Amino acid sequence: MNNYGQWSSGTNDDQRLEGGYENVPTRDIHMNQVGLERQWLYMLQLYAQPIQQKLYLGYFHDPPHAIMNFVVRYKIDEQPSLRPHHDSSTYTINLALNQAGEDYTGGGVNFIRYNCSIVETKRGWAFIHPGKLTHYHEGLLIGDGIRYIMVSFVDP
Ligand SMILES: O=C(O)CCC(=O)C(=O)O
Ligand SMILES: [Fe+2]
Repeated sequence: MNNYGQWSSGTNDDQRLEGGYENVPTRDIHMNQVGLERQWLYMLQLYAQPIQQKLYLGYFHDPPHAIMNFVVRYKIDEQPSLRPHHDSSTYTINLALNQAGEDYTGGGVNFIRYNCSIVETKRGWAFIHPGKLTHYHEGLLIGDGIRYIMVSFVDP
């Protein structure tokens, strides 16, 4: 079993942090384009993996890795919304990079089957949702300003 197997068995943060992100192997992730590959994998292991293990039974052996990461920019005369779709991920992390109500109006994401919208997100806050099959969703129409989010498609 590698380091990550040990990390997933309930060790404390100090043990997990040993070596920090410098020890994280790089693979299957595109954050290297902005020089944040190890940091993002490390974040996934430290924060996303415990949530993943709690929410999605059976996904507990390997550290999570991202199959795709990207920033989405919503702007009324550029990309004002995003049509309904499934993500190609097992689960998706959606991270607000700026502040609803201050940097832009409108926007957010709507999970169509559940009639559930997540709006007025705070900068730095993130949520997780299943990518395939169940959580058909759309990016809601922006009003004024520019909305930035980071999206990470994760396959555990
Ligand atoms: O606007 C959002 O928060 C949703 C973005 C999204 O669904 C995607 O990029 O796949
Ligand atoms: Fe999506």
